[in-house]
Amino acid sequence: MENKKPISLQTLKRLPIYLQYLKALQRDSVKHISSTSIALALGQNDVQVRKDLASVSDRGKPKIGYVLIELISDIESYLGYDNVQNAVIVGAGNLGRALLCYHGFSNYNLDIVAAFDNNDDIIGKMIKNKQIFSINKLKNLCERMKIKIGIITVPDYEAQKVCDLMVESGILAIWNFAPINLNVPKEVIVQNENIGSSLAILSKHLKEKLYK
Ligand SMILES: NC(=O)c1ccc[n+]([C@@H]2O[C@H](COP(=O)([O-])OP(=O)(O)OC[C@H]3O[C@@H](n4cnc5c(N)ncnc54)[C@H](O)[C@@H]3O)[C@@H](O)[C@H]2O)c1
Repeated sequence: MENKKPISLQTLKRLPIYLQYLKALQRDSVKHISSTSIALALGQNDVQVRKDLASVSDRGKPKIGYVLIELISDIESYLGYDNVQNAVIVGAGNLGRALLCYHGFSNYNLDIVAAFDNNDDIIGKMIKNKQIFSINKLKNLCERMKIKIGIITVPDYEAQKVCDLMVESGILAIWNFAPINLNVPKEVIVQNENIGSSLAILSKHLKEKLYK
């Protein structure tokens, strides 16, 4: 299906949740699925799920729903998961190592091919078959392997420097875990992962629950 109109950020955030559920059904050999049963299983609004799915797949049939593998394929294609995307991590400390060890990225066709650091004590080590290289080798490897995704897991005061180096190395999408706003050229996308923001929502809702 052609991506004719842009979807909302909220819909975009829900698509991986549907995908995860659909892939679990696939493992259970389910062949067809309706938006109603997805909504029921995930505790979501029926109309919302129907609209979300209709925005990425036009293969749903009234009363039958979707052929499971077709719906998975359409969501993956929409999200760009249908090609393996190589990525690098800069900062092989606590968080960087945890991300390197996480197997779940393969569900999203994301392959973290290597990590980079500036600490001589960890350069050269292997984590889950991924080598930690010197940061000085970042540009060469990214250019050679045409890496377009960079993950930043360095302290905030180092993040802009690392970001600039990633941009210089041809990276176009940055997943930033450092709690700092990065300055990038307009062609580069930054997705910030800020634990403070999520925690603020949790804390605010808890406060409302406890003191209402
Ligand atoms: N640990 C967590 O659970 C967590 C959660 C959310 C966000 N964060 C954020 O992620 C970042 C990393 O956190 P952490 O706990 O893994 O820190 P850490 O100190 O364990 O690891 C940081 C790593 O970055 C490396 N580094 C520093 N400057 C560098 C540079 N210029 N080039 C290459 N490597 C460099 C260090 O040598 C170190 O190995 C921080 O910005 C932190 O705020 C961490």
